[in-house]
Amino acid sequence: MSTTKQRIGIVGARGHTGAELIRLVAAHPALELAFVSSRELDGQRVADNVDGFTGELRYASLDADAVAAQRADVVVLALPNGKAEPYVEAIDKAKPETIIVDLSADYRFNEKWYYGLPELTRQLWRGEKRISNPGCYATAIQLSIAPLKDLLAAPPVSFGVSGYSGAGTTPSDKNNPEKLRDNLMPYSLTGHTHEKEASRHLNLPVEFMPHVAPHFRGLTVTTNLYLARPVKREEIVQRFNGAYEGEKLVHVVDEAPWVSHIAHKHHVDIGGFAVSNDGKRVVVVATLDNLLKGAATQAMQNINRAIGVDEYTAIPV
Ligand SMILES: NC(=O)C1=CN([C@@H]2O[C@H](COP(=O)(O)OP(=O)(O)OC[C@H]3O[C@@H](n4cnc5c(N)ncnc54)[C@H](OP(=O)(O)O)[C@@H]3O)[C@@H](O)[C@H]2O)C=CC1
Ligand SMILES: CC(=O)N[C@@H](CCC(=O)OP(=O)(O)O)C(=O)O
Repeated sequence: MSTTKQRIGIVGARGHTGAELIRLVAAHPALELAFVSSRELDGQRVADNVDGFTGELRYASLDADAVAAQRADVVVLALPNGKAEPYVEAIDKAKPETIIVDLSADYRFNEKWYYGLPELTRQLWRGEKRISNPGCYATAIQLSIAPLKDLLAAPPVSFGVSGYSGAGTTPSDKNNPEKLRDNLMPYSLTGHTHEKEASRHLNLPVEFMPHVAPHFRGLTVTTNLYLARPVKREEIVQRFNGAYEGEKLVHVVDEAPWVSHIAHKHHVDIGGFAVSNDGKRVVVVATLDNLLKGAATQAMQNINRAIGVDEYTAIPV
């Protein structure tokens, strides 16, 4: 590993995921922050806005051309969906060798981009410098279904509940603590982007019903799977243990995990494995922190691989 640090910039750095990435980069031995872009926090010190960050770095409001003009080896786009394209185009034109990691859904369906869910797609990376980072629910859904893919008799159905940080900082009912109090808010009950994303990358239809809840961070996905033959619980557990053996960020647990235990953790817990009496139905529960394994931590895994350091560098495992 070279002793020179690689330079990384974050666009959309005011947001929930941008702030988590700033913390991860600050503790990274091979990366230094080149710039952090926010329109609203333009000129303010990062240290005054991100707990635990020290130093004099300040936010700057940079448009696409200004981002492309920065000296950076890696650019992370942490913008709302639908905003990435001008930045990608400007970087493609000015500095095509820059590694771009996009946290939004904008390139998750683009064949030219590597889809970076390392535990499932690590071997598919061919050195691409355009990396789309999976969605938070889509990560939990795919990790819950992948070990049983060949056993399925019907499309799996996933029921998701997310903390409201999943809805970003743009005000809406889904991140309004008043409207969420004592409430569970269903939304996008058919056709959610993560339904399409998980279906595409698992290569099988998945049905997904998301909800948002009053807690801030952490999500649960409970997936019902109908199986083509009767299966004992031990076989299911063995399949999950086998699939994720050695995976530092996927913990296979016995009982159904609780979302209250996963906030601020970098890994996914998968467990439950409740099997019906006839052995042909199993329910799997996954929890993850939507801002970490659902976004920033997964991005850091992808960045680490792209810059040629150990995948878990700077990720507390
Ligand atoms: N929150 C989560 O749990 C997850 C989020 N994601 C995805 O990651 C991305 C970022 O999410 P999150 O951090 O929650 O979002 P936030 O709403 O918290 O932050 C969005 C950021 O983008 C900036 N921004 C907003 N609109 C524009 C614009 N038109 N042009 C330039 N900058 C803009 C905002 O800062 P400013 O206005 O100051 O410029 C802010 O820094 C989204 O695509 C989201 O879908 C993925 C997985 C999980
Ligand atoms: C609670 C909530 O609103 N969650 C977001 C998912 C966050 C995420 O992973 O977003 P992207 O796929 O957009 O990157 C949603 O359902 O759209």
